Amino acid sequence: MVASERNDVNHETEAEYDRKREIKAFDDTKAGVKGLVDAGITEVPRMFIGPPEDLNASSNSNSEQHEFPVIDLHGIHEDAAQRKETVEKVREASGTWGFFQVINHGIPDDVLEEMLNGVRRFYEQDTEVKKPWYTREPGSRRVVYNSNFDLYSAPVTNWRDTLTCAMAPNPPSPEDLPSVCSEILLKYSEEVTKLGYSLFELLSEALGLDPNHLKDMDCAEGLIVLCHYYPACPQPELTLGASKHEDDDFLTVLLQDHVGGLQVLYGNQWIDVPPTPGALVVNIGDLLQLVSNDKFLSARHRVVANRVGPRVSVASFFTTYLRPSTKLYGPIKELLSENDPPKYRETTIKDYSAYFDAKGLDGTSPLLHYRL
Ligand SMILES: O=C(O)CCC(=O)C(=O)O
Ligand SMILES: [Fe+2]
Repeated sequence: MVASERNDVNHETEAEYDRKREIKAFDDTKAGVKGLVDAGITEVPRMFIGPPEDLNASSNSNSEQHEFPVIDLHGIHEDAAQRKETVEKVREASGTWGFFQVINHGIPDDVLEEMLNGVRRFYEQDTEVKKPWYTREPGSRRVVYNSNFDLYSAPVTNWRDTLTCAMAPNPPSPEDLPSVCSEILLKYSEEVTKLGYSLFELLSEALGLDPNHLKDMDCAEGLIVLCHYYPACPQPELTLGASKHEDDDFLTVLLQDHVGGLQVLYGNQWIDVPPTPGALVVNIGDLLQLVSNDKFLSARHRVVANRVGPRVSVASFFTTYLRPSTKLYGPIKELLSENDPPKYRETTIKDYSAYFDAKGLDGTSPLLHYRL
């Protein structure tokens, strides 16, 4: 679709506007949001324009300052006193913010840099080279490239394209992945998996459990790597890179570039998550909130669009939703008591994620559906 056709959509009257048709035409290009920007659009097409109440609550609208938690992982494997202190910080941050940044996490800077470069290389290829990866068939492939996983279900489309790679269990071979980033995807996934193990150990201890408890529940078994590309946007005040949502996994480790735009909801304010070089962002997902019986919170977050992009981020989701499983997850027995009864019913991971996917990012939490 060419730019002039898209801009025409903006000039249609309310009665003429056909969102389904606009979405389908966009999907058929298989070129994503980047394709629109490459075609030179100067206005945000209507399908991306969000309701004003979702757009205007900027992080600067409130004068109260909150310090986003930063946790130094240095020494956690060697120094028992240091570890105890770190576990305390993890407990505090996971129970209040549901988000924290980690430094000295063990993943070398050059691996982080190359991972971001690999994602840029993928998107900056010719559309024709990317098209064969473009699909929307559920569970059809371990590598899925498209724009907005919830394109047909969400009330509004986000200014974002995504390459989703299922990296564990059963790591792909390099030939299964796009060649411009296959090597770094495998390397980065290996490093993030190691970090994930350490984080699940700290989180288990923060719950007062044996360090292996969450790993033994297979929380670290599955890894889905989402490589996001947020093209520069001509009217960033009209749309979002990602609508407000919580993640449908146990835990997410997020690598973001220098552009910024990720915000977390804390005490009714959208707080910027600073794009600190070398740091990684960690957030609690819905499944960890569920099994921790609300001791940890899966915080609401969003990504604002930007004029200066592209912005690149890599979200590593610890979940096994691609694996057929009948294993049920509910609040951990050791955390329950007469005064602390289960707050959620049990679910399989597959059911939880299917419910999340069908709803799309519609502004409500799927956890409510499982609440007792
Ligand atoms: O790009 C980001 O900073 C966040 C992405 C995100 O929220 C997600 O993948 O769930
Ligand atoms: Fe997210």
